[in-house]
Amino acid sequence: MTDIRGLAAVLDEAARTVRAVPQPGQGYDVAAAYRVQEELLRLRMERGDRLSGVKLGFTSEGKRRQMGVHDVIFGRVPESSAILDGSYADISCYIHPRVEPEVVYLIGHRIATVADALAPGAVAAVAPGIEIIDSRYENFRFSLPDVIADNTSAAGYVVGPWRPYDPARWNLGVVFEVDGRPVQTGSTGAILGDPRRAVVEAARLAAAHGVVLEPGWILLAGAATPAEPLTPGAHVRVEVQHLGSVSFTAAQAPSDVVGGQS
Ligand SMILES: O=C(O)C/C=C/C(=O)C(=O)O
Repeated sequence: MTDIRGLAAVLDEAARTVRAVPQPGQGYDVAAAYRVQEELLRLRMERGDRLSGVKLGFTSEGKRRQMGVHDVIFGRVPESSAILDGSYADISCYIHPRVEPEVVYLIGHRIATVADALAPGAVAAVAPGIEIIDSRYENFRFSLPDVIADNTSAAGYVVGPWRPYDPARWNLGVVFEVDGRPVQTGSTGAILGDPRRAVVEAARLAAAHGVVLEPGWILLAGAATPAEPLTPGAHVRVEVQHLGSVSFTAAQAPSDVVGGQS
């Protein structure tokens, strides 16, 4: 039987001490992995954190190929991992962080079922985003259950300016820059073939794991391109056509953070 609490405690400790751990090497399935994820988040909430939303992973072929994992995964986004747009962010709290460009949806009404996700007003607004992922496993290597248990490597996120949601504008160009140079370009159409599917997919996975999407929560729809390593001093910027841009700078040291991280 899978040691749900034990695995969650190991992953929690890895994140808190900024030390990677070996892959569990246990034969556990996806259902057990989601229970580990739930327990991991419960430990965080017990320390006073709250959820600000949910995320999807491996929604684009670029990411699936990069990581060798082929199923869409679902994670929970803690409020404490928010980074303000345009800020300096302390990255000493991450083990081996990577960054990736995102589309972020603002949930408009309570979504408990796929029908709720399809109803008008499910999305209140949309914004360009950046996600910081940081596997708690050594060498950033994992199986599908491992990455689900590790809350889909969720570590930080930045949300740009919100814009009114226009479902007709779904296939938008994405430019992902580090230090002013494009490192990846792509399209939001790479997300599930159409990012509008992300809300339905999130509703389906959330419902399967007992989570209701609340109004005001965010949904990180999944990276549109492969991820890039995040190094101290890097200025990361993502521009999404018609949505605008979002950025942050990775502080060299915690003392470089000036009023940025929330
Ligand atoms: O690549 C990982 O470590 C898991 C996370 C994936 C995503 O967040 C994504 O594909 O967008």
